[in-house]
Amino acid sequence: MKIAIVGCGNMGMAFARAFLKFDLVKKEDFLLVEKSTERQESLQSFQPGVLTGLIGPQIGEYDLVILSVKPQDFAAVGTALARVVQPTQVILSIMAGIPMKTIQSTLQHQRVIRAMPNTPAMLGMGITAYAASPEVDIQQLRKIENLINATGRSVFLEDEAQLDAVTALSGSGPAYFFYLVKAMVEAGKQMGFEESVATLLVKQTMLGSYHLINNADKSLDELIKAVASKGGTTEAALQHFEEGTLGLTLAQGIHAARKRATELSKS
Ligand SMILES: NC(=O)C1=CN([C@@H]2O[C@H](COP(=O)(O)OP(=O)(O)OC[C@H]3O[C@@H](n4cnc5c(N)ncnc54)[C@H](O)[C@@H]3O)[C@@H](O)[C@H]2O)C=CC1
Ligand SMILES: O=C(O)[C@@H]1CCC=N1
Repeated sequence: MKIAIVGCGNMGMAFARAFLKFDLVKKEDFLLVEKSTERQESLQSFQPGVLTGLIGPQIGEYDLVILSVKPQDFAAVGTALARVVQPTQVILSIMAGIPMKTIQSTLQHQRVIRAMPNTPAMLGMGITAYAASPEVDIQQLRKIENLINATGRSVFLEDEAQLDAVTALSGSGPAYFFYLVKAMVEAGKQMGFEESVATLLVKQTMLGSYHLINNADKSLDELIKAVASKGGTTEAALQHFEEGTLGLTLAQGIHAARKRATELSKS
């Protein structure tokens, strides 16, 4: 399969590298379209793939076009792409917020898949939810599912409208996790640990706890109860979190992310 990537930043290149790692695409079958000359420097290793700064007619020769620019750059990119896209090509957009119908009308093109990955895709450990327009045929859909699965797990959504919620939950989710880890490391430093020791304590706690969620055959409430002894230390912390409505604040943050995704669809 020949793949053009428009916007070769963090996510576009995470996808490209995953496809290469699993031998799904050869380097020479990539067209990398990247505006920033600084970024272009770091893409030299993709040769003999073609590297260009501009959207041009050669895009029409690729089976799949991945749209991985920021949503705010879509207007400019969309106008240029509309001139060169061919009817049988598939457009795979990973842009937050931009609805399929906006992509279809801007590009005057029907075969569109809209997906929402996350940054662990860089390690092949991402989760991507995606929805497809009815014009994408089943063979094309299967091939693209195989490509997405090289970046981690995937979920097919019948209802594209759910993608804004996916964006808020798993698309942005890694940042929530890093935020939490950072706050815990800071608390460790305040209690007198070197940063490296605090980081090791927190990281291994997160890793072990993640595996307990998967393997302990207990609900999250049961797992919490197993740590929080009556009248003990954990209970003291949890009580403080409840008083500060930490859970509610997290949920409200996630709702704010979804609201922003919906706003992006209108900008
Ligand atoms: N970073 C994340 O965690 C996730 C991002 N996304 C979505 O992926 C998209 C890309 O995000 P990132 O990779 O983080 O951004 P990024 O800023 O790393 O990459 C975007 C790239 O597009 C390039 N670009 C801008 N205009 C261009 C043009 N006219 N022609 C060619 N290249 C152009 C920029 O120079 C940049 O290298 C966004 O739409 C975002 O909503 C989706 C899921 C997760
Ligand atoms: O923050 C953003 O808008 C993008 C979408 C999901 C993760 N990063």
